[in-house]
Amino acid sequence: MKHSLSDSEQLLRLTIQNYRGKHPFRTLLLLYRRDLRNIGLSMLFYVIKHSPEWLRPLILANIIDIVSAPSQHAFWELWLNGAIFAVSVVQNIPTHYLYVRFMSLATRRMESRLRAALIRRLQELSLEFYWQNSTGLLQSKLLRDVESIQLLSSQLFEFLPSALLTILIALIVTGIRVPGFLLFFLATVPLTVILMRVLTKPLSDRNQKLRQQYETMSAYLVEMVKLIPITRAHGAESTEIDRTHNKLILFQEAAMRVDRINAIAGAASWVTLRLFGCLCLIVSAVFAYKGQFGVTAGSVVLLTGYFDSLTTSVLQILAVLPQIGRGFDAIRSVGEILECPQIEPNHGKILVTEVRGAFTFESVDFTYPYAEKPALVDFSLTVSPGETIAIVGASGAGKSTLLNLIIGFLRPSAGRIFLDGRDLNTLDLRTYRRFLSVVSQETILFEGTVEENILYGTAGAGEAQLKQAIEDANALEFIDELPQGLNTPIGENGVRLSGGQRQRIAIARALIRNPRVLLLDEATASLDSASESLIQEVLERLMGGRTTFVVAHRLSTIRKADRIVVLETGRIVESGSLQQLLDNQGLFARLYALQMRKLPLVRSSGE
Ligand SMILES: Nc1ncnc2c1ncn2[C@@H]1O[C@H](COP(=O)(O)OP(=O)(O)OP(=O)(O)O)[C@@H](O)[C@H]1O
Repeated sequence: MKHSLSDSEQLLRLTIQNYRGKHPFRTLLLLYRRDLRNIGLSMLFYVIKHSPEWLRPLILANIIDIVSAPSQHAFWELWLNGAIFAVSVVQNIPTHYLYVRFMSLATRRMESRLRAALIRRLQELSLEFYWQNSTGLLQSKLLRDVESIQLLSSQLFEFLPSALLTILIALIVTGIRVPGFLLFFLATVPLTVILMRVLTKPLSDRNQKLRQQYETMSAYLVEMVKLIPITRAHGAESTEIDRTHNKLILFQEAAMRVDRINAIAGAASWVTLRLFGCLCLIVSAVFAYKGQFGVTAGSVVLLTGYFDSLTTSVLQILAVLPQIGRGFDAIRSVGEILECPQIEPNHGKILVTEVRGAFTFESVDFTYPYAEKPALVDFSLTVSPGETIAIVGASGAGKSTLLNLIIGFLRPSAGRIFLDGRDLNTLDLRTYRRFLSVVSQETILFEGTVEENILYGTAGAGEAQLKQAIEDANALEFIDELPQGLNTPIGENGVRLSGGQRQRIAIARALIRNPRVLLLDEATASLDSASESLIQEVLERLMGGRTTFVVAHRLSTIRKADRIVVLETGRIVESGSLQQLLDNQGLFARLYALQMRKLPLVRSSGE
């Protein structure tokens, strides 16, 4: 395991140095640098395994020559040719196994090494990178592109050399046995190939279009399934059924059209190939009949066989060229991540070993790339260790931006943030974040057990610590009631938890890290009053003794804060204790009055 990790790191560093401006083929060799020997062995076994393909016409020709002129040949020659052919066929079992073994060793290792290098890079990239690249795109790079590179390898290292070898052997043997016939091949093979390409062109174009239509339809169906609860809630079942039906009919008609074209084009190209094969047979037979160019009965079989191999191999090479192009594109596409310069600059910065939790914001401005207005303007604030700051403001006021600046996901466009007197820009953020816990609005739990979810990101928390965190998060009771307690799987394949339960797991996850700094983004969605009071109690416990920044939506949380900071379009408009702000009669007092009026209404309608 350790070996493969350092392997992926080495690959990442090497690729970063070598990717830019290099031909993708060189990058491919770089990806396989540890496995070139396996690739070479696999190619060798592939060629041997395929030997019956190019041996068959030669053996057949020999046998026919022997039987058509018995007086000139010894009987054992028949047996010898038969035995050579049998051996060439039987060797397929071990050589096929060895070819697959070596290729699998090389490609599977490359696949996991490349994915590991990509993941390593993704973990280093800054948040800005993620704004510019959708999850879907990254997923496709991690899965589809790596697969295309694997496919490219098998085409470049197995298929292409073998097809080229078949062509070479066909030309050499023909050149030795019937040199004059090379001219015939030179004229007819390219002609056959061109005709076949022309005939199959509409077929491949339409197949590709149909594939795109199929993908669109699949995406639509997935979306439709996801929407079923909403569709049902709106009573729109029949509209949805009709809409889907129309799409299915459209696809069905397109597919039927392609089937018809496939039938005609497929048959026409097959006939063309056979007609040219027939032409080769007749021409060589005429020469044999007249005894010209030294063509014997056996040569007729040999020439016809090689004509087939030549045309098939050239056609196959032409067919895989676009796939090879796509494979090279995939290498470039993966390179966009591997050599992406948007990484969080932690290298060589001060390692944080202790955090007291004092923050100073010095005229901090932040503007998102391509945004017209700044999200935060001239934000100045001094926070003492252990203080709880409630951040209040309307939607879009800049609350999440502030939290992201504190985490270090964003860097101020102007101004500075100091942690315990040290500029955040000079610190290794990864070490700083070990002292930080974030409980976000949307509780993100992953597929795994309750325990795994709580322990996420904490190395070496003991049994007692785990138990304490669960108790402090008011989660003991409901976890005990789960079918397998702490070992109960959650997520798609496990139990579904309520909003309040998910929050308490998230809080236990935050508590177990025993953070010095706590960032809370309070959920706007209302919980039932029992869950709400449970969570409230836990939050208070969580905030105690740590510097806390809480994006507050609930009055109960705001009341508990030492200071309230009111944001409006990125600026601090008011700050102070609850009483000071109420006395101010400003924006906060207005919001507060609104909330006070709203609360009893919400409660009474809920009861
Ligand atoms: N990735 C982004 N790119 C460009 N502009 C952004 C981005 N994220 C936020 N903004 C803008 O920055 C401003 C502040 O947004 P922010 O998310 O910090 O507000 P908020 O107070 O947290 O809002 P909410 O309560 O709705 O979450 C808004 O005008 C928003 O449109």
